[in-house]
Amino acid sequence: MTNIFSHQLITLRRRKNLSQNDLARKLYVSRQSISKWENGEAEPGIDKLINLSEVLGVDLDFLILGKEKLNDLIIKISGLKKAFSQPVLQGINLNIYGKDRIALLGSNGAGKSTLAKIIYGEIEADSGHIENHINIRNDLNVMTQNDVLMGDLTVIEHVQLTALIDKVYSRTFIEQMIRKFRLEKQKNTYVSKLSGGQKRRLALLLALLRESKLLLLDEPTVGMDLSSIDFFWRYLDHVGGCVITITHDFNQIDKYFSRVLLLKDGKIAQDISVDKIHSHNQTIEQWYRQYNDGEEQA
Ligand SMILES: Nc1ncnc2c1ncn2[C@@H]1O[C@H](COP(=O)(O)OP(=O)(O)OP(=O)(O)O)[C@@H](O)[C@H]1O
Repeated sequence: MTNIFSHQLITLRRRKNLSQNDLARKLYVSRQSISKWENGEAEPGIDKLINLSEVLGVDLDFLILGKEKLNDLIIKISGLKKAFSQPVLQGINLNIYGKDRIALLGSNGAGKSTLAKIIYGEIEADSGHIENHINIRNDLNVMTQNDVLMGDLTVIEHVQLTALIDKVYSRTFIEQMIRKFRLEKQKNTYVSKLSGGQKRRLALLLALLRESKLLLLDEPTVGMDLSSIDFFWRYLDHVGGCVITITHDFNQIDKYFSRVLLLKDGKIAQDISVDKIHSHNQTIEQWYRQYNDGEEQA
């Protein structure tokens, strides 16, 4: 149990904005005990586990095993249509589950960003229905293609502001994230002065500050150098919940996704598990070239 429990404890404590001391006080234990539980050096007894689940507001199962009906349906999309001057989405039907790692593929202009924008509520569909089983405001994190960064803040100010808005403010956590995303040297640089790749890294950092049940990433690695791209995919592997990534970066996605969707002619033309693609001895890129036949390759 130790690894999952330790991870859950750290995550849930942060989500509640509690320090180790705060939690220790609530449970009538020492801060060192909390630290040992979080480091996997000791485990609490059953009475403390029950107290913990009450204080953290989660089921015992979820606290110990990390199982929160994770594979439940989180979004059901039916008959979704959207046109601008031309039809773009022409009847999207799609079920999204809590543990999915989805690569959303398709040619330029296929409508991937449009579908993402409808899911996170930036634009409305013309018709069709979206059944949300998550709270789009609290449980959805987005990193969009457009630069939504505020150029007249410094990197650290931007992270602090977003952490405050997301209610995950902690000085140590912010420093840690800036270090992890290799933006230490740029900490006091104005965002407007960052390079394109550094801006992408900052945008990703901001999207990952708070936990989410659904993380939507629209071409996250565009403009990143190779080491940032490596870092990005590895980091993504440790993010909890469902992740939907729009990407043309085929180099690494075989390792990090469980499901691939191909958007073509306004519909989900293919919906397949990565295991199935691999069982045919294909990479996702080979599969994509086969099924997106004749279309412009990205
Ligand atoms: N706000 C808008 N007004 C008019 N047309 C739009 C708008 N947004 C998107 N479109 C059009 O809808 C189509 C789909 O665009 P979308 O950005 O969803 O494609 P995409 O699959 O994300 O493409 P890419 O891979 O190039 O990012 C395109 O033809 C685009 O020009």
